[in-house]
Amino acid sequence: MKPISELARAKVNLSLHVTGRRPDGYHMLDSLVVFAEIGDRIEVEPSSTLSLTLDGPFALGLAADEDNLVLRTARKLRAGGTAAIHLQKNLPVASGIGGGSADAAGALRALARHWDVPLPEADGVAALGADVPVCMMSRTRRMRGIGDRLEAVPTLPPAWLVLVNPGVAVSTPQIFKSLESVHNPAMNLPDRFGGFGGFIDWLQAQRNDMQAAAIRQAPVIEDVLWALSSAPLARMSGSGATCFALVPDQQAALGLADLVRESHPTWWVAAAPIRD
Ligand SMILES: C[C@@](CO)(OP(=O)(O)O)[C@H](O)COP(=O)(O)OP(=O)(O)OC[C@H]1O[C@@H](n2ccc(N)nc2=O)[C@H](O)[C@@H]1O
Ligand SMILES: Nc1ncnc2c1ncn2[C@@H]1O[C@H](COP(=O)(O)OP(=O)(O)O)[C@@H](O)[C@H]1O
Repeated sequence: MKPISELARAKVNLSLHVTGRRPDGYHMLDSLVVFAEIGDRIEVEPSSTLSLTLDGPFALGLAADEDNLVLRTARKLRAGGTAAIHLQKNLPVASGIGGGSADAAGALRALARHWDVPLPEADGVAALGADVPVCMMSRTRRMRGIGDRLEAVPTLPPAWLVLVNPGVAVSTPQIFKSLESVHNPAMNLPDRFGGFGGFIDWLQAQRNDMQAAAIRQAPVIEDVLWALSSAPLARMSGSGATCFALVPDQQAALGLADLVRESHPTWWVAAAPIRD
């Protein structure tokens, strides 16, 4: 029997506004979140126990132990449930593209099929990670609240992403703690985005409010943004350190990715379309 297989797509915050802080310390966000057609691969097969194995280019950065979000997710979905789960870790860890949350969401989708149980509601999975609800949908959304309020947005024009990570892990809680301001304006969403040029114009007026704090902690992020600066838009995703360039088509994406690989052979570079 073929294993159940799910792609845990990379999450990219095209904008990330921090608009407030709750009494419990969690931050209020307003973010345009998209998913790239590239990610970790989760496979599930029948077994008499619950187990997790890992491979892939970033498997060494992660343990297949009880702390792994995939196993925590499996236990939360069905206490005592059994399955042999395999995670091919293709995305850098702790890198602002939601690897852990995407894996948790991918595991939920795969295990719900395997155990024939319904997928939990979004607000029931936010405790696994603020990004898990949006990753469970794996579709373009406006994300508000602490990550738990998800809304559809006007259709995006077709676009490609070039993702670049310089190999520096950045701690999400530390970046939140070192923000200079947590009260910034929300996004101003238009009724329609129009073509690629109009979309870029709108995005340029938006921000990632975590970018400056992340650069203070990992100055190499500025080098990444510089390496992507020939693109119509270059910005950091999430709490970093991965940055993205947004370009109109595959040819532009592959060309830019090649240039960055040539100038910085040790960086992780990937090109993929936005999932529509
Ligand atoms: C910043 C974002 C933007 O999409 O992306 P990443 O950089 O993680 O990719 C997310 O909000 C991160 O989501 P996620 O990584 O799932 O966060 P969690 O594990 O739930 O939380 C890690 C820590 O970040 C802080 N945190 C998280 C979310 C939020 N809205 N406010 C917070 O202050 C809290 O200190 C929390 O303990
Ligand atoms: N399956 C997993 N993949 C990635 N990170 C995981 C996983 N399980 C637990 N973690 C932990 O979650 C933390 C956040 O990782 P990740 O979700 O990749 O960050 P980010 O959301 O910034 O991309 C890391 O410190 C990592 O050790």
